Amino acid sequence: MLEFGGAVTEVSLGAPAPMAGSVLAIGAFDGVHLGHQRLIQAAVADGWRLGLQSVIWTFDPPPKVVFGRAAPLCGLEEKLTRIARLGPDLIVVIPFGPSYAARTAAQFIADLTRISPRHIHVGADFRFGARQSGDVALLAEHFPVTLAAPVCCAAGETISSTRLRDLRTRGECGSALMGPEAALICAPSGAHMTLNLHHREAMDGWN
Ligand SMILES: Cc1cc2nc3c(=O)[nH]c(=O)nc-3n(C[C@H](O)[C@H](O)[C@H](O)COP(=O)(O)O)c2cc1C
Ligand SMILES: Nc1ncnc2c1ncn2[C@@H]1O[C@H](COP(=O)(O)OP(=O)(O)OP(=O)(O)O)[C@@H](O)[C@H]1O
Repeated sequence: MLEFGGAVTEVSLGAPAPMAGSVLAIGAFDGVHLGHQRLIQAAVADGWRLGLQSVIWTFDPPPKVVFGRAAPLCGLEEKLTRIARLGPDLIVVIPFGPSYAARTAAQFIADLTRISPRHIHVGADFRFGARQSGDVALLAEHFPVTLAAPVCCAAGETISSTRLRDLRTRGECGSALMGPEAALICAPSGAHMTLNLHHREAMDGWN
């Protein structure tokens, strides 16, 4: 459980308990940059509007990191802290490794179904399932999907974790793309807060 300004965000490591209705945003969210924040805020706002739990469904480590295509921008604690500040009711953290990556698109849709999404927010390039076989068109066959408009920087370029990784390689922090609390990410390691994650035992539970 994480608390900011009186708002409480629960964290489920692994399969969440079944829910009767929810609003969802899904993604790796490495760095929780301004584009991610807009997506997450849209889900939180919809949750309020519809009277449903807002759920942020993410993966740890980010799939690109697991597949060796990127180095992570931040660790799980920083990511959870930055997401929780945006006020969702629940963050689902899927331990991402070879066995989860092998789940088919249909199995992933079944995973989502257990929390009864009434609305899902993703970007147009969202992919899921083994070998990235699922796309937003398939997702939209099963749930109402809202596609996020790309959030760009002042220079008009789309913000992405990839861009931030490139900036970091050049020794820049990219704080203008990170928004509030960028310092958390940009701080030297060791300055991170420690979370007490109570849900380690919930790592199993997939059918
Ligand atoms: C069940 C499942 C299986 C996945 N399998 C693969 C995979 O085989 N190869 C891959 O590169 N990414 C795989 N991914 C990662 C997705 O392509 C994608 O990175 C993830 O859904 C997060 O979306 P995002 O990258 O838009 O944040 C998988 C994702 C899910 C949910
Ligand atoms: N600038 C952005 N504006 C709106 N949505 C975004 C933006 N960047 C990412 N998203 C969306 O957020 C979700 C999570 O994205 P993801 O974690 O893959 O971030 P990313 O910045 O695209 O990462 P990477 O550069 O490593 O591919 C996806 O649905 C993606 O489409």
